[in-house]
Amino acid sequence: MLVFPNAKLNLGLYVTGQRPDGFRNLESVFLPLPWTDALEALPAPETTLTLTGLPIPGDPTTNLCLRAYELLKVDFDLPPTQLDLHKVVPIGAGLGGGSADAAFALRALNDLFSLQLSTETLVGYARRLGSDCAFFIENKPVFAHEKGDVFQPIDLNLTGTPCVVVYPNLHISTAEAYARVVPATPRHDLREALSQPMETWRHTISNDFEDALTPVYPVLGSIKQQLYDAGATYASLSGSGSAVYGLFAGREEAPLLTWPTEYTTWHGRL
Ligand SMILES: C[C@](O)(CO)[C@H](O)COP(=O)(O)OP(=O)(O)OC[C@H]1O[C@@H](n2ccc(N)nc2=O)[C@H](O)[C@@H]1O
Ligand SMILES: Nc1ncnc2c1ncn2[C@@H]1O[C@H](COP(=O)(O)OP(=O)(O)OP(=O)(O)O)[C@@H](O)[C@H]1O
Repeated sequence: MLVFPNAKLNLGLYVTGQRPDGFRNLESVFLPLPWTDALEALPAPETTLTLTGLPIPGDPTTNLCLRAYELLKVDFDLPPTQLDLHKVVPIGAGLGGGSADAAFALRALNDLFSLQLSTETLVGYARRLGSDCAFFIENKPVFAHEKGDVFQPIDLNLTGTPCVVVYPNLHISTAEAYARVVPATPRHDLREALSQPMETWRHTISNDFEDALTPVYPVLGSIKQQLYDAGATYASLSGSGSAVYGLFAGREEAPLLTWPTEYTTWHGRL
């Protein structure tokens, strides 16, 4: 079974409070971004994981694909499985790439071994692997709150919007990013702001991580400015960074821009 775990973008992100479990409550809108890894799962004589593409920091035995397999194996008599992951989406980018691999591994194993798990049950497993993982089970635009793993539908269709994503080769750990943000009540109601024309969003929709991280990593501010200079209708850091994206409403295509060679970029349509 071959699947293509995609990235996500956060449209607005407010860290609203500290939770008793050590995590923070947040409010954000999650959008699927069609920038993908490739993951294959096949029955095999023994369980293995092969990794190609971008190097993934850390011990491969703790890779989220294997953790997804092991989590299901506790409850189901899964046969040994060969997992092959080709990593494309930058890591430590706020694009949720590792979380997508975990969620797509759960979905692929569910299909491959006919476990017949409901969406709700898969979301339950995904939550145990990471806060961002649950989103990738249904993988459609949602308003997320609590730990970022409880969702409400949102009436927002950005399909086809030209988009540029710029990763300045800067790995920002999610835990470090959270440590820099002081939880607060959002200045704007995110869903109300999103119901207004995209041209207004730069004045009404923000990402608390961007405000906290830009003074430490000024490159984030300069990429955002370059996206606006190139005509972006809205530009922002995604999640806890360091990827910055620009949306170009009403354009046929996002502009082709030149970036330093060590950057990784994605250029396409939502
Ligand atoms: C920044 C976002 O990408 C926005 O979508 C997510 O909130 C991050 O989700 P994630 O990468 O799946 O994060 P996890 O692997 O669950 O947690 C990593 C670390 O981030 C912090 N963390 C994460 C999520 C959350 N709601 N509150 C937190 O404080 C915790 O210190 C945690 O130890
Ligand atoms: N399949 C995987 N892909 C990427 N990272 C993985 C994977 N499995 C485990 N990891 C671990 O997760 C860490 C990346 O998590 P981190 O939260 O910083 O970034 P992310 O998953 O790219 O996106 P986000 O910042 O949005 O959560 C890596 O340093 C690596 O140790």
